[in-house]
Amino acid sequence: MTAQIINGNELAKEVREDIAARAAKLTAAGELPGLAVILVGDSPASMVYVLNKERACKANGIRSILEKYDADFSEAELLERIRVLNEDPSVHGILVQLPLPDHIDGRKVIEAIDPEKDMDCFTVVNTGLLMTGQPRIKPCTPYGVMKMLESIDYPLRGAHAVIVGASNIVGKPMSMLLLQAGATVTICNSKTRDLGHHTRLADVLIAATGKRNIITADMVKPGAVVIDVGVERDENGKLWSDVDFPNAKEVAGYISPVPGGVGPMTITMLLLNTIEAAERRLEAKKK
Ligand SMILES: Nc1nc(=O)c2c([nH]1)NC[C@@H]1CN(c3ccc(C(=O)N[C@@H](CCC(=O)O)C(=O)O)cc3)C=[N+]21
Repeated sequence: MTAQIINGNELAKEVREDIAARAAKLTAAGELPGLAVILVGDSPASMVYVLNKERACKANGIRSILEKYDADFSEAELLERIRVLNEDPSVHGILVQLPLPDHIDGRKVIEAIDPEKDMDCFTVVNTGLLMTGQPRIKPCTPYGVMKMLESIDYPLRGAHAVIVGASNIVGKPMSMLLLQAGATVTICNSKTRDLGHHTRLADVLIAATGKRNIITADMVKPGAVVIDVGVERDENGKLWSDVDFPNAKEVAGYISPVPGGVGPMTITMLLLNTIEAAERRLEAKKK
């Protein structure tokens, strides 16, 4: 049997309707939602993602402020830009596109962002709130994956979720959201012995390594839900991901494609986080 496809584009469209309606309401109330995206350097992949984000903002009534700097932009200059955006009341969210050039301390830059405006949920404060079960902002990619699981009404309570990849951006925060939903969670990393042994136990398999086709069909439990987070465009413009989709889809029960899976949902959750930050600001003003 062939798996049911979890269509991220379709789902993103649905969520964006709600976002656009809330953006219009905020604007009418005098709180035009604004997102600042900072890009340092000119890696073509980063440029594509950043332009996608800008396009999605504009299409849904969110003001997008794109700040683009050369690769030799200094750490001090970047910290100063973040300070200015932190103070700017017309900006509700700040995203610093990663990776940053080597001469910049990424951790220092992330921590400079006002946690209220940390749309990625990367700061230590927001990570701590997430880990203690009181998230204020949810990390975009894991949040998008949760929406995808919700869209198929998957019963996570008691299910075994296996995450491959333990990054701060996806794997670790993903594990927190799944735990909070009642799943039993295994996190595998690059040193895991016999990876297939673990992935074959997964009712829900989340692949987030950035290693091309690391998840082959024989590593998938029949009927499992497979979510492919890895996405990478090579020198020739070919798109790669973590899951060997053509073969895995013959074993899985549900599977997310690349493109059109997690990617559009990540951007959508970034917009939703911006809307929620603007709504919190409006509420605070009323008090
Ligand atoms: N501070 C920060 N936050 C991020 O969220 C962040 C980041 N830095 N750095 C880079 C990664 C990557 N990322 C993607 C978002 C959407 C697609 C996406 O929409 N992909 C399309 C395909 C894109 C294509 O055709 O190349 C899809 O999957 O359908 C991909 C990748 C967010 N990132």
